[in-house]
Amino acid sequence: MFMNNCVISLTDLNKSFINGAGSNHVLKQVNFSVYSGEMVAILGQSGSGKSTLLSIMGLLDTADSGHYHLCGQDVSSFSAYQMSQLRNSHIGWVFQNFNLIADMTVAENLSVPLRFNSSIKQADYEAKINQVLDEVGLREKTAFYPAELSGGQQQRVAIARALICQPDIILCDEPTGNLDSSNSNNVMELLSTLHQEGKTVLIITHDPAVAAYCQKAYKIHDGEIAAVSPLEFKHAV
Ligand SMILES: Nc1ncnc2c1ncn2[C@@H]1O[C@H](COP(=O)(O)OP(=O)(O)OP(=O)(O)O)[C@@H](O)[C@H]1O
Repeated sequence: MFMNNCVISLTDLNKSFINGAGSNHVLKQVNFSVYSGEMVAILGQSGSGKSTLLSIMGLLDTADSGHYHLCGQDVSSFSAYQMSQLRNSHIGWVFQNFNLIADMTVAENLSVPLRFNSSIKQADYEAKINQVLDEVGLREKTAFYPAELSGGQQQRVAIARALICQPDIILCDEPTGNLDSSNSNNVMELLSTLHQEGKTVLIITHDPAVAAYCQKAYKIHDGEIAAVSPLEFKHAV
């Protein structure tokens, strides 16, 4: 087991982007840890670097310097193949726009990550799909297409897709950003249940009401990340 159950550990992490105006130093010497079983929010204004940070933590992007340990493994020197192996075994993603494939049914969408996981046999796909649809309360929607579902239902399918390969960490990029308040609450209740069942859940959001579901919150400002006390959540952005 990795030290202190620290599943995500960033040390002196830097990330810049070059654009027409020069270099934009988005993350500056960031030090940040997430422990197994935590539910954590990262707040910050638009353009503050939340998605950049989440992409690095989710192994979709790399830092310019510093170290990232995911579940005890220093990914700095990992090949693209090693990164994808690590990502597939530890991380499930939930995006603001759901990112479901429009011309695939719910069941077909859920089969996509299974096809990239050689340890799951095709004969087991249906049982896995039914199991995650039960978890998100949408078993009766197996044969529906995304356009036939509400936004909240689509996001619950996306959460089912994130769960299907049994990751220990769920990374959520503005998971309620396209939902009304009732569907937002449903999605946050579902993420809270997953957290109570032992998943580590990390959520980036503009919305203090979303952060209020989390035990810990951090704020990114001027490229630096700092803890926000629960009492400050509603004033954090
Ligand atoms: N691929 C890229 N190339 C150049 N600049 C980028 C790139 N990705 C992000 N940036 C810049 O980095 C900064 C941080 O962007 P990022 O998307 O991480 O912010 P954010 O906090 O997630 O914003 P929002 O809440 O609006 O989604 C912005 O100034 C953005 O323009």
